[in-house]
Amino acid sequence: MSAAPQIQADAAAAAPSRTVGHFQLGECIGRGASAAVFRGLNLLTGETVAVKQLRQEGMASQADQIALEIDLLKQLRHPNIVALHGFEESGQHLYIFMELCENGSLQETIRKFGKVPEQLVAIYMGQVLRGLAYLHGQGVIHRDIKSANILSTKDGSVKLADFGIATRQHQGAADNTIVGSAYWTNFLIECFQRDPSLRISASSLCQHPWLSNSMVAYAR
Ligand SMILES: Nc1ncnc2c1ncn2[C@@H]1O[C@H](COP(=O)(O)OP(=O)(O)OP(=O)(O)O)[C@@H](O)[C@H]1O
Repeated sequence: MSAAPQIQADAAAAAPSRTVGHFQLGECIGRGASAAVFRGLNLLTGETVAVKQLRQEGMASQADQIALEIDLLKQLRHPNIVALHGFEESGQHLYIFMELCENGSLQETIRKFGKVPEQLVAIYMGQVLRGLAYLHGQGVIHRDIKSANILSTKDGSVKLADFGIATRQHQGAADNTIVGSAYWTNFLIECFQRDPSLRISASSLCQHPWLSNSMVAYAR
C-alpha cells in the first residue's frame, strides 16, 4: 500500500518460526513504507506463501484502505494478478497471506541486473497489460502501476500487486484524480499541464526505467 506512512513495518515482531493462523513465518523478503513481507509456510498444505505484516497501531485512519485492498484482492483471480489467500489479526499486527513471487519486484530485478533487454521488456509488458485488461474488465483501476508494484515469479511470470490505492470505477464515471507515487505523479502532472487532453499510460511509462535503468528520471 503506497499511501500509508503512519503504519510502520515491524520486522522484529515476527521472529522466524512465529506462527500466525496456520502459517509459519520465515525470513523477511521485503520491506515497504508500511509493511514488512515474510516468507511463510502453510502448515496445512506445505505451500510457501508471502505474508505481509502491517502494524495495527495508528491504523484506524488507514482501516478503510486496508479493508479495500483485502476485499479487492480476494475477488481477483488471474495469472498476472497476485492472489490473496486470506488475512489474520494477531497481537499488534494485521497479516495478509498472498501468493509468493519468489523474485520480488521488477524494481529489485533492475537494481540487481541493470537494464532489461527490449525482448524481455516486451514479455513483461504483455503480462502487465493482460493483468490490467483483466482488472479493467472487473471495474478495478490500480492507480499505482510502477516497477515496485510488479512482482515476478521464478518462472518469469509477472504479477500486479499492491492494491492500496486501487479503486472501483463506477459505471460511466471517469477517474480524473492523480494519485500514486511521487516521482510518477509529478511526471504525470507535468504532462497534463502541457496538454490536458494527453492520455498518459502508467504502464507505458514503466518501460522507461526498465530500458534505461534510470529509476529517478522524473524525481522532483
Ligand atoms: N507476494 C509477494 N511475494 C514476494 N515478495 C513480495 C510480495 N509482496 C511484497 N513483496 C516484497 O516486499 C516489498 C514490500 O512490499 P509492499 O510494496 O507491498 O509494501 P508496502 O509497504 O505496502 O509498499 P509501499 O512502500 O509501496 O507502501 C516488495 O517490494 C517486494 O520486494
